[in-house]
Amino acid sequence: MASHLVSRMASVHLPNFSEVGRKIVGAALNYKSLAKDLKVQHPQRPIIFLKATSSYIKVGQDIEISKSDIVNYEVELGVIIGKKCKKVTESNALDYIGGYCLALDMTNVSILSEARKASAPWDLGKGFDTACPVSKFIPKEDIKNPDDVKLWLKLNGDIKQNGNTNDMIFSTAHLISFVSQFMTLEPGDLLLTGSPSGVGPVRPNDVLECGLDDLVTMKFSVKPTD
Ligand SMILES: O=C([O-])CC(=O)C(=O)O
Ligand SMILES: [Mg+2]
Repeated sequence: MASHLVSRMASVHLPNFSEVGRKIVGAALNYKSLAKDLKVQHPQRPIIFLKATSSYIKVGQDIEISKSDIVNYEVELGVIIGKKCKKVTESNALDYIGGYCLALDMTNVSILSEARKASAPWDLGKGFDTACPVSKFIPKEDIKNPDDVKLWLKLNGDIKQNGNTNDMIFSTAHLISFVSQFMTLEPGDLLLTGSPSGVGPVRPNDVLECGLDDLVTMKFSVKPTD
């Protein structure tokens, strides 16, 4: 990747990417531990969804939920695409990574479970405002192997998720290659790689804290919209 791009990306915070309309692409049910928790079979191929870029928030902003909705936290490794990526092979896929972030794939379960039952789109369950809290940008060089990083989440100080990306069903390279067969990935796009076991609901005034190896931690509060 051109060095000017690396320095440009390192100097910006992820939410800026939403201003230029970059995509947020999510992988669902990508952890063996979560599939076991939910008693579901491993997917045969990645399950992919899009999240609206207007859902980005950064540290200092709050996650907003309605008191009447069930909204789950999901801690995830975020992969930030560094260069245009179309129909790449799995063996070349990691070359297209520009960096990483820690992300929360906040999910409105009330809406998503209705959508699943009706075979309807997931957009509102995944892409509501404040549904994508992100950390600062993590340079690519800081993560030697994206398929072996620890990630954890505490809810009001209690540990709820404690996983490692080595538990993913489809590797980071596989996800990038798979998505790029259908959809061109572009610099600044964010790929959410799925969440390990322990996902669960938040309530107004809860505090979520999460971390990725010894690279970054972040904290978000949950506020009611009503
Ligand atoms: O919310 C879901 O149902 C699935 C999902 O994003 C994940 O496994 O990370
Ligand atoms: Mg997720």
